[in-house]
Amino acid sequence: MAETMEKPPKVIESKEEEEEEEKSFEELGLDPRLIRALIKKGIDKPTPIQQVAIPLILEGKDVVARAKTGSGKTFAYLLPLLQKLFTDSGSKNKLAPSAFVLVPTRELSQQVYTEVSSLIELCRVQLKVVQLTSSMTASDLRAALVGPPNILVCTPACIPKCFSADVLQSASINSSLEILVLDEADLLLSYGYEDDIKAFTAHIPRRCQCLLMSATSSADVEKLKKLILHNPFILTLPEVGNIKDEVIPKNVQQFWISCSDRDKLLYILSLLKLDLVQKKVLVFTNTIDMGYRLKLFLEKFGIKSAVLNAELPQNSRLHILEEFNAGLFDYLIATDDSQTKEKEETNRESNAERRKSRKHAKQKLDSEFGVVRGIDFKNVHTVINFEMPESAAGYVHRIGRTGRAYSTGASVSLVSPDEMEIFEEIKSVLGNDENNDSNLISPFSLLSKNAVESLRYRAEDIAKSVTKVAVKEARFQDLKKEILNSEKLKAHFEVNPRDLDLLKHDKALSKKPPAPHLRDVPDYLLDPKTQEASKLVKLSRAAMGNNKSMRREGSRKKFRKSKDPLKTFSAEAPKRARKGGIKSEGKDGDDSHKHKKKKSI
Ligand SMILES: Nc1ncnc2c1ncn2[C@@H]1O[C@H](COP(=O)(O)OP(=O)(O)OP(=O)(O)O)[C@@H](O)[C@H]1O
Repeated sequence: MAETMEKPPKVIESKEEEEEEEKSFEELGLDPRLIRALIKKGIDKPTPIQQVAIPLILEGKDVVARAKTGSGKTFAYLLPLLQKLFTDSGSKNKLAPSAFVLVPTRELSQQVYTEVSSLIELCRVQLKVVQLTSSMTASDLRAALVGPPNILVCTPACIPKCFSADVLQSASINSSLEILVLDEADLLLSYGYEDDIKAFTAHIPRRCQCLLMSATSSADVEKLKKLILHNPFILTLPEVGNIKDEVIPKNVQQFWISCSDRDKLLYILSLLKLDLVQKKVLVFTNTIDMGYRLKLFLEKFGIKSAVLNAELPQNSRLHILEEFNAGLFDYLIATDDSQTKEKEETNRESNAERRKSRKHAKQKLDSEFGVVRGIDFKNVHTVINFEMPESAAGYVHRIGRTGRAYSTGASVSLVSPDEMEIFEEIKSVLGNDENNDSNLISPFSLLSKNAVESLRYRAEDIAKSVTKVAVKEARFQDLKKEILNSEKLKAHFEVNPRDLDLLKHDKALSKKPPAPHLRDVPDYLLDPKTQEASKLVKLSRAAMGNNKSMRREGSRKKFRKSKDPLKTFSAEAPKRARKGGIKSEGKDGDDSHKHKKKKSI
């Protein structure tokens, strides 16, 4: 920790990307081994937050870094942290880890652990990182901390467990701890770790360098800042000072569709079946039942997806994330932690009841689970809000799963009349402003009414067949299967950590294969305008691929709204489509679509 006397904070604002004098990793003073490791990962230049944070952290300063989702905060602290440990001469005599990284969820802990391990491996240095979970026994904790390792990654709840098991002692932390990181700091307190963190502060030595990383600024971040840091450097991207536009990365285009609750299945079917959104797609629902209902519904049309929710065992969840990140399936339906009703039910149970049966406890929602917050889903091009989140912050974190680092992305929110209120709130928090593209949530123009209506009969028919009982049954079966698999997975992945193919999570829940007439949309149902839009989405996907190579060559060309077919094309208004430079083939009712080919997934 830095000086005890409060001084005014040193606020450093990173400049806009265009204006910024870009520095390379070399110029930031990064060790060549780390630079080589980054190149192997396809990373060749630092993001804005990395540009400012890395030199300060290398200098030993306390830092608060606030930068939007997907801006590369993890490497902003991990790279200098590792570099400092490369030269930590006294590490041999340590009794506890030199660096602690505290994160709010197990998923994040796993993610950071994997990232650190891979950097260590690529740099070929003798450093050891361990990850603890609060479900580990005292002997597991002891075994993990033997050595001791150089870096410890865990949730704050693990620290009191280590103290009570006497595998960490105040004196050993006091003599060893050099760097403390609070990652996703805006979430640590909301996940209920305040007491754990407060208790831990008493053991943090004065010399310890403290780093606090967060996507948003909030009262919780301020509280933590006061608790842990003194006179830190406050790093902030230009927008962060103003809550209105701090949050959504500029490279994410946001859209919305107004539809009734009842029509949501029909609309999502139209979006996916007619290829109007780019893959990979992350779909959010507010309840676990709705997640399964959607999966069952889509599967009848031959669209395979996997579900991810807090009820599934941890090993399965990690495996689903890894498979999705590795590109083994394109559609993931996630139920995030806004489903408070289910969570409340879990919380109401007394601890004694929870302890009653370990098997039973396994089936409860995991309070350390965070499907959205901070998880680095790789290459998600589209986020769909099948149901709107309950808060603007929830929206920001959901949308933040796409458009990570320098990649582009899009979001589509299906908004029912009941959800208009939260939608308006979200728009006002984001500062939905016609003059500011990055914050605008535009109507989704690629889907024509005709296209939706042509699928209505089939969608409604199938929706009726996905009954509450069918959903319950599917949820139960899936959970049972995942609990069984979870144990197998654990053993298997300890030996074969890279064997992702072992168990595909997007398998069909129902035994019957989808009917051929539902799998393939017949020609006469295809709307020509929407077909054209679908072609544009494919074109745009190809263009994004090109962008990638342009980026490698150092080009900073922006994906501008005016040139972006997704923004300019309208399936409803041919004039606007032409204005965007897209030649519209045929009018409504023309038969240019009556070709032989069927559209199939
Ligand atoms: N300099 C870089 N160039 C290209 N990609 C990068 C760079 N730095 C990090 N990334 C990649 O960007 C993605 C997002 O990074 P990261 O998870 O650190 O974001 P974040 O700011 O922590 O977001 P969140 O607040 O949502 O957790 C990761 O896949 C990471 O590998």
